[in-house]
Amino acid sequence: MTAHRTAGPVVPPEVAAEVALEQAHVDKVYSELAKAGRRVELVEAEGLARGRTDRTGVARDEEITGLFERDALMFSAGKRRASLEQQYEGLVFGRLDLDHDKRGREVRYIGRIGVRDDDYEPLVIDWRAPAASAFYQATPVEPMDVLRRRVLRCRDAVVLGVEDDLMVAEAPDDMVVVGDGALMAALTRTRGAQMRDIVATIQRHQDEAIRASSRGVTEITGGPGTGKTVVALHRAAYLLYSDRRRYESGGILVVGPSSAYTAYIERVLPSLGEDTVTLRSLGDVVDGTTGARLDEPEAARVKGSLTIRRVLSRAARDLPPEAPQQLRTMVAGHPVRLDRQLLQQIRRRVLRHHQHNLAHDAVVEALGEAAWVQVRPHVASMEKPEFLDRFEDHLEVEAFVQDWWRPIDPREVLLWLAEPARVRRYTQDLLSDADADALQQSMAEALRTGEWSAADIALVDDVSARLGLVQDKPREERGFYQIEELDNLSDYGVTEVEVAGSRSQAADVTYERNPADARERLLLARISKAEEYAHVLVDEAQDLSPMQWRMVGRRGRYASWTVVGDAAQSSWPVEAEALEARNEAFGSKQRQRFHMSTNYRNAREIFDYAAEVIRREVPDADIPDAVRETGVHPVVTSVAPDSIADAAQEATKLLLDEVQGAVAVVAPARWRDRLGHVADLAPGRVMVIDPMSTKGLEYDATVVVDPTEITRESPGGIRVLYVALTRAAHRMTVLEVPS
Ligand SMILES: Nc1ncnc2c1ncn2[C@@H]1O[C@H](COP(=O)(O)OP(=O)(O)OP(=O)(O)O)[C@@H](O)[C@H]1O
Repeated sequence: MTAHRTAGPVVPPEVAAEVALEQAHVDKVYSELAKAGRRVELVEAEGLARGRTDRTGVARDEEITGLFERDALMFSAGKRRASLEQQYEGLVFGRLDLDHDKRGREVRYIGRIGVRDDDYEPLVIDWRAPAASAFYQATPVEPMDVLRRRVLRCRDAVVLGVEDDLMVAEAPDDMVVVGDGALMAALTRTRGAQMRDIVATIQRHQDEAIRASSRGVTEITGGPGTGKTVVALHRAAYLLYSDRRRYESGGILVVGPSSAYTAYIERVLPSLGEDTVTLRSLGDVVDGTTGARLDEPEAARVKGSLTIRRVLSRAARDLPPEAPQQLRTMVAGHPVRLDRQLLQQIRRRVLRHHQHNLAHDAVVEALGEAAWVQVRPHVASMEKPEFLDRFEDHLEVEAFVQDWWRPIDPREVLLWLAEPARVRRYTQDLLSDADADALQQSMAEALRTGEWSAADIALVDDVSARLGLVQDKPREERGFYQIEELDNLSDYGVTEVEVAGSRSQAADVTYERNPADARERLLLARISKAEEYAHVLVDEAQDLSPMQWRMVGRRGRYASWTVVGDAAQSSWPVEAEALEARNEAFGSKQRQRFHMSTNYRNAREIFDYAAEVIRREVPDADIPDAVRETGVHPVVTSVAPDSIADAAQEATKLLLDEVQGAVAVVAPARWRDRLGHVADLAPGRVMVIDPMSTKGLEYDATVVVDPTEITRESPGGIRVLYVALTRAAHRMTVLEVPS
């Protein structure tokens, strides 16, 4: 390791001179950006901003390019610079020294945004621009005119150090080469609570996937820690750069396994200057409702599999509880009697051509027709149109339709599945008794806890697509509804009131509620229309159930896709069915594939242990090469069940001394209650977490508790244990509990 990397007097003078040289350039960049910021204010003050919204927008951009590069403008220079400076590592992170055959030497600086000086000379090139590609693509075998690639390590605007990679066998005499290479430096450092961007050290094979064609479906596969997630996120930033108009207006959706995952990655894109991307966990894809709970494996399997669609189809066509069974009334002096059987026929007929929540008019029409058939033999004096008018205007008919065909929230249909009798009816010939019970119990659990599970959300989406959105009520009806609600405010736990006059149905919330009732919590807020995106990025794609593929697919029908996964880490047990649903989501879009084979996360000693475990049961697992050795092997200890809390506490203490960053105690449900207190050892640094929630995450060190139980409790069995064993970057302790 190089001496200059440690603070203090040990920096050799030639390194200090290089740092000072780079500092001078960085200073120039910041002062130019400050000027650019002032110019933006001027330009806006002069009213040029008008051009933004009309068709002269392009010309306006060109005009401003004369002042400073467009990218800097996109960043609203001053404002964005301030936020970049505050939160992230340096704006300028790289330098290329090139030697072209004909043109001689050239120096290019690479950064998060492009900046030019007064003479329009580039001071920094955006990392995504073609002129920056050699920074990532050059290798000693194919140097692309690069002599030296340098990574600048900065904090705010201060250059702390440099790391060089030489692309030629020997450096020219006038060129100083510093450090062991930036990649190793980046990999050995402490992991924070959140993923960092890798913009300074993207490797060539990663760069190829990042800059690949935006069309169709890009599949990125590779074993644990191979950078799939981070590459996919940089690809999202690249797509925004290369076709901002399309992707910013159409939107990019990033879907990951859990909210812990979205919290973990949420800073990567902003650190690259992009904050227009929508991040969602699988339990959060449907607007208006969230599911975070994890189901028991049997229930998760039933809910994820496509057979559930037929169950939902039966449920969604059924009568809501308490719906009237017949219509009896007098219209124009004639008795109308529509009994249960006839009403069911009408229901079936209407639903053949209409979604329930959009069928109100069709229902009234069909009821009117049926009534007309009944009364026609007895009326000589009335024509059909007149009868239908009177039927439709009849108050009793109106009241009947309101009850018999009331708007149905898709979540209500799921809650009907908590009733054993209904579940039996809907699942007959489709599910085994055990599966039907698992389904019924999981919905009863939702009603008990007031929380949806992650798997439920895909079902909400499916039923929502069947029923159509609940329509707004006409204005005059809303007032009535609102008053009724406001009368009982305290009963509902209302904390704040803002009467907005646009309240409709049980959603579109104009006041905040904190309902004590579990059912009410489950139905809070309105389900809105599935939004379509221009690009959909799915991480941990191997975990999506068929129903989840359908849910995500609805949001990407016209999109291009980036799909990231590793089959060996799968927690979804029925691979073939998921593949079918995934293919359906992609349709006939063309595909390109990239494979990552270097594990950048785990020290080799840790990964060897994990690889051995997965190979025993999944011989064809995609095993990457771990590039970093620490000489420290995982500690594997056998612990009696009674001593598990002490052992976990002790192991965590030792690891806290050995690493600087986060330590995770990964424990199956069976032990978690006993281990909660371990997090108190170092709040913020230690967390106790279930194996499924570690997907996509990493820590400096982990304590993996009871591997056998992790395998037993997880729907993906050994594959989920493999996930747990590949989360530690530097140290791992495994506590085995003999059965
Ligand atoms: N070129 C790189 N430079 C520096 N760090 C890198 C590079 N590529 C990957 N990494 C680091 O390697 C770690 C693993 O990356 P990432 O989480 O994207 O892998 P993954 O393939 O998605 O893993 P998993 O499938 O196990 O969730 C991260 O800390 C990431 O920052």
